[in-house]
Amino acid sequence: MTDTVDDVDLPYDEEAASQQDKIEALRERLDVLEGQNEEMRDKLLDANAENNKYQQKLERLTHENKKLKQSPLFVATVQELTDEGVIIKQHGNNQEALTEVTEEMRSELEPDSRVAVNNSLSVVKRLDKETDVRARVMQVDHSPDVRYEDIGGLEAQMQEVRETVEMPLDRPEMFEQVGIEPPSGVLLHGPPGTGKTMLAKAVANQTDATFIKMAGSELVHKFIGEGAKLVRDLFEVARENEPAVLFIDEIDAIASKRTDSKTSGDAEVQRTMMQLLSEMDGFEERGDIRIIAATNRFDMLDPAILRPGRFDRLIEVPKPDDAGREIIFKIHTRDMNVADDVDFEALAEMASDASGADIKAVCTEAGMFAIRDDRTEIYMDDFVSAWEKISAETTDDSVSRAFA
Ligand SMILES: Nc1ncnc2c1ncn2[C@@H]1O[C@H](COP(=O)(O)OP(=O)(O)OP(=O)(O)O)[C@@H](O)[C@H]1O
Repeated sequence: MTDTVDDVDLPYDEEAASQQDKIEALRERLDVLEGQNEEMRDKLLDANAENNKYQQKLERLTHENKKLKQSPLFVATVQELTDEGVIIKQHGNNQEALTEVTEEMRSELEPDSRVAVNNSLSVVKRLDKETDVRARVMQVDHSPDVRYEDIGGLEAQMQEVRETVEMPLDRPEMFEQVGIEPPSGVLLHGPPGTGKTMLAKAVANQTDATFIKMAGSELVHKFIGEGAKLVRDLFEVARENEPAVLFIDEIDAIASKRTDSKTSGDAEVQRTMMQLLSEMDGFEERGDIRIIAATNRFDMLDPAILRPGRFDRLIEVPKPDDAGREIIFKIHTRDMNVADDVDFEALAEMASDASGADIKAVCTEAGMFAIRDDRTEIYMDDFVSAWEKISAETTDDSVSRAFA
């Protein structure tokens, strides 16, 4: 607390001291105060310097923390909990390491726990059980509900898929008798939402095969070190569920042209792709499993994946033409209460450049317009308004993507 002038004890006797004594005493007091002031200023400077040091340390740690959060994590398995720390074995390279963990983390771990570790092999978190990961990234559908009649405008593609996937599953003896190997893998390529997944599901449905789907991006972007193992798991699940159609969506995520960068992420993608190729090369033991892959980025694919014996049947799945769009409109309005004034040919012409998925969205939105208007019948105007809405949204979307 600062003293005010009134509170200050005077360093002399007001009544007895001479003027000279008073001046002397005040000067002495001033000297003392100046000394104290100097001392306080030094302390303040020291404190400021200390504060700066802590501030810098804080910034460094914040930066470090951010970097740790951004850098990829590796997957490892706990081998043993010892007094010195935890012994972990990294997936992918199988290297063992001893790492220290906090008491709190230690209490969560036990031998065989799967953990995520950072670049310096510190355990960042405990992961779910492997089976949970499998379930999250693989979609296993024993009876997919898509039929060929549900797909519009892709007659030629459907024919080719049937020949290459359905025939070897349904009549393998034909291939044996003729003496040729059925195509190993089929690659569907084309813009998003054009029916690639539908084709794969329909062929699985037709052949009573289990439909197993996995997205390439899930294989490599979750935790580094898992990709190759997930590919092995994927084929194992397929073998357990024969006959099976294995659908690998977004294959470009694991089979892009090689880049020169040598980051651990790239090495992981390479490992995952090599595993996929080696599973495909062991085709004879594959049995009743057909592989269909899909991509929107055909231009990005590594030619290694397209070599004979791998994805050697390429099927382009383009956006539908006028006639295709008309059929798709009819398919998606099959169960809708559509008014007589709805002209499908005109709708197909209006929705030029729409994909099958866009058309599906227009039909649902047209139904919503009717509901908002408290009607159960859908008019031509509802479809027109729906198209305007959906096409504006898709344009906004592509504009924001282009500027992202
Ligand atoms: N040719 C089509 N005929 C009928 N409906 C279609 C067609 N194409 C797409 N659709 C509709 O769009 C939805 C999405 O299609 P699908 O998932 O097959 O597209 P995709 O080509 O696999 O897309 P992506 O590349 O984005 O995975 C389907 O469930 C269906 O409702």
